[in-house]
Amino acid sequence: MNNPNEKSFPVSWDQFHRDSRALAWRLAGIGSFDAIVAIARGGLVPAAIVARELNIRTVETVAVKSYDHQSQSGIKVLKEISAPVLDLARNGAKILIVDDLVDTGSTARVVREMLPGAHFATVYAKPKGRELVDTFITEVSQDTWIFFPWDLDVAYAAPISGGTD
Ligand SMILES: O=P(O)(O)OC[C@H]1O[C@H](OP(=O)(O)OP(=O)(O)O)[C@H](O)[C@@H]1O
Ligand SMILES: Nc1nc2[nH]cnc2c(=O)[nH]1
Ligand SMILES: [Mg+2]
Repeated sequence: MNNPNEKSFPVSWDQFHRDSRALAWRLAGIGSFDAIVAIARGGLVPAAIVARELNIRTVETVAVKSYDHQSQSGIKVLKEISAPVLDLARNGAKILIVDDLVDTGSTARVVREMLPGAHFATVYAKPKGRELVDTFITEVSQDTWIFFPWDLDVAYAAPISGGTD
C-alpha cells in the first residue's frame, strides 16, 4: 500500500497505448501465447492492446478488487477464471496474464496461484511487487500513485510558481 502518495504519475491515452505496445513488443520476443487472462478492470485495456498486437483471440477475465480509491482493502475475487481456460492451462497451453500495474503484489500473488505456469505481464511496476511480474515496461517508486487515462479528465493546472498570472 502507498497512501498517502507523495508523487503522482499521470498517464495519457497516447502514453498508455505506447507503453502497452512496448509491452507487446517485449512479449513477442519471449514466445507465443495461446490465451490471455486480463485482470479486470485495470488489465482490460492493456490486454486488448496486447491481444491485438500478438493476434491472440482467446481473452478471458478474472475480476479482482484490491483498492477503494487509493486505500488498499482486502483482496476480493469477484469473478473466477472460467473452466475452459483453466482446462487449457492444465493441458499445457501458454497463458499470458495481463494487468495495468503491480503495486504491493497482492493481486498478482492471488492470480498467480490460480494459474501457476502462466506468464505475468504488467505495463507498470512498483518495487514491492516487481518480483512477482515476469515482464513489465516502466518502474515507478513505491510512493508514486499512477493515474490512468480512464480516471482522468482535462482540468485547469495551477502555474508551477503558485501565482495566478
Ligand atoms: O499489487 P497490488 O497492491 O495488488 O495493486 C495492483 C492492483 O490494484 C489495481 O486494481 P484495483 O484493485 O484498484 O481494481 P481495478 O483494476 O478494478 O481498478 C490495479 O489495477 C492492480 O490490479
Ligand atoms: N490507479 C492506480 N491504481 C493502483 N492500485 C494500486 N496501486 C495503484 C496506482 O498507483 N494507481
Ligand atoms: Mg486491478
